[in-house]
Amino acid sequence: MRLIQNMTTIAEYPAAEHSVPSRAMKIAVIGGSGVGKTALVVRFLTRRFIGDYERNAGKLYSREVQVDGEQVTIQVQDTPGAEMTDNGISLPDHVSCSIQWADAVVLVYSVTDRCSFDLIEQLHQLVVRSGGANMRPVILLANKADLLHLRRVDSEQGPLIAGNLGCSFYEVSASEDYSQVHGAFHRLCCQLAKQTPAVSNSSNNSAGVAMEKRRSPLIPRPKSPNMQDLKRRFKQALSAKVRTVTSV
Ligand SMILES: Nc1nc2c(ncn2[C@@H]2O[C@H](COP(=O)(O)OP(=O)(O)OP(=O)(O)O)[C@@H](O)[C@H]2O)c(=O)[nH]1
Repeated sequence: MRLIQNMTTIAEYPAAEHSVPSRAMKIAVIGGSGVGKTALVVRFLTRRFIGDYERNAGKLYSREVQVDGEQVTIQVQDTPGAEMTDNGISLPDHVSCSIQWADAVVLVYSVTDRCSFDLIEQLHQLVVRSGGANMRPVILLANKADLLHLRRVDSEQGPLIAGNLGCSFYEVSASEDYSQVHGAFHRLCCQLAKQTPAVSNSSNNSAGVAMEKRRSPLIPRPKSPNMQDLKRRFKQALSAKVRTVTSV
């Protein structure tokens, strides 16, 4: 991990009635399958490493923390793994939506998985394209640094590609080192905090809302399946009624 200077801590913030979170930060974690996305998110948010995970379908985690003395709500979207196919990259819809939704993105590959490294440039392109003129903060994590004997990506290659893409790079081990993982996410949160100055609580709202407004044209508003189902059933009922009336 790169040396982080003047690091301020993200501490869990005790929920208190008077302490309204001043903003929300939305972070999407994307990368190949099995690179440790869930392990990293869980490690960052709970300090714990849990060795066994189910293949994930994309969970959203939320936690109130302090960044540079300010209380914020961090939402971290874990996503299903992207795959490389003969026709290019295979990306679950969930990942595309998460990229559009996020204020910042964490790209992850595993040092033990060459294919996951090869995905990074394309994933980064997707992030850039979906952001339009707003370039969102992106960091690159090389995970599983503890598995030295299984390494398939040289340690120089990570910083090289990160330099080309213009993002910060951290080699980490979710299983071995909490502080590396925490440092990387924390740095990203600080970057985000600087980009969107806080609005005082007395204005009864947040820069998070401002961020939401700014990005709203990009975010597809997924229709609730229930509403769609209701509409379909309503149309069916209506056309059945029309048929009944015309046959009378
Ligand atoms: N040794 C080691 N194992 C890790 C590390 N991070 C994750 N793992 C293991 O790698 C496996 C996959 O981790 P996950 O966090 O489920 O990976 P994922 O990217 O969320 O996987 P998908 O949901 O399938 O995309 C699990 O068995 C983890 O225990 C690490 O830093 N070191």
